[in-house]
Amino acid sequence: MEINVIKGHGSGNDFLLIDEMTNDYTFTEAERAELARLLCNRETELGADGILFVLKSDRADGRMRIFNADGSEASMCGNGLRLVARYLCELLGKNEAVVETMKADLKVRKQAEIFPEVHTYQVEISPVLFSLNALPLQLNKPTLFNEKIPQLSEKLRFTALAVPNPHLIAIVDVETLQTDIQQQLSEKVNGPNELFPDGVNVSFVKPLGAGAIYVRTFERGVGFTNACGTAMSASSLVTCMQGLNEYESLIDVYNNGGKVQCVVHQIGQEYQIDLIGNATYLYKASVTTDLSAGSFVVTDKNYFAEQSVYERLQAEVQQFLTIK
Ligand SMILES: N[C@@H](CCC[C@H](N)C(=O)O)C(=O)O
Repeated sequence: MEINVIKGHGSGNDFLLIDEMTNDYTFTEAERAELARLLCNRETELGADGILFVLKSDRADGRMRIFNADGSEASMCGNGLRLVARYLCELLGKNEAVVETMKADLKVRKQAEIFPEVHTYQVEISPVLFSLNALPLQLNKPTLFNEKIPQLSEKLRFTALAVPNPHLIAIVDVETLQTDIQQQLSEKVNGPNELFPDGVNVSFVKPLGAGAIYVRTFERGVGFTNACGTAMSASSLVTCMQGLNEYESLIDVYNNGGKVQCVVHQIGQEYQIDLIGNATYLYKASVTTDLSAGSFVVTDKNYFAEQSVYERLQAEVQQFLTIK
């Protein structure tokens, strides 16, 4: 099978984008999962945190499906949605669009550049659900706000929410970030366990002063990634709920792959988050796959020049984080 892919990233969270809208691919469900496991493998020439499949939609400008590197499908992906937003806007000659995702149709739009010459997009993150059934998290209570889960830690306090993919968030200090507790508890809740039967994305959040936080995420289906867009959005909301940041204000969210900005909106009893950040292309490639043999060959690869500009932003961010 011959497939064209675009490799790109949002805050270093990298994806292979496959266009099923204008190409005549006829993947089965099993093939999409298999492609994710095969092409995302870091031991190969491609490697990525996941695959973004872009499809036709009956009711929106396009549809996004996100498969994690382990072949599991997730309901949402914030960093990936920025790449899909760019792809669709450029394909359709628009500055804004609506993208159908598994659980919601989301507004996306081209934004003023977050850093000179860095393609920047804003995407809507919603719905936000606090019911533990939405994750699911099996505790004998309806919600979890800044509370302990003794099975995971005697010390840390967690908030659980779905945006709509599942997130478990703890606000921590530098000392906690330097331990391996995040890895240990993330592996526990993403293996066979009674609390999170479907696994969960686990984020540790360090406040960096007014309007700024640092977020590190262990992603379900992947492991530690440079950044997770839905996690940074959910973390921004949790810091607003705890009075550490303000609603309707820009929050700078630093991560190991760069920086994004979030604005948390409170609309009555509901929440919605704007996630603003880069949508950077690395290269276009043509790939010949043999799924039955579990192998592929990259037959053509053409690099975009824009990553070198992004690396300047990343260097500034790393410098800022060293000072903090
Ligand atoms: N990296 C993504 C989230 C991808 C899905 C996640 N691993 C899950 O299984 O829920 C993002 O930027 O939001």
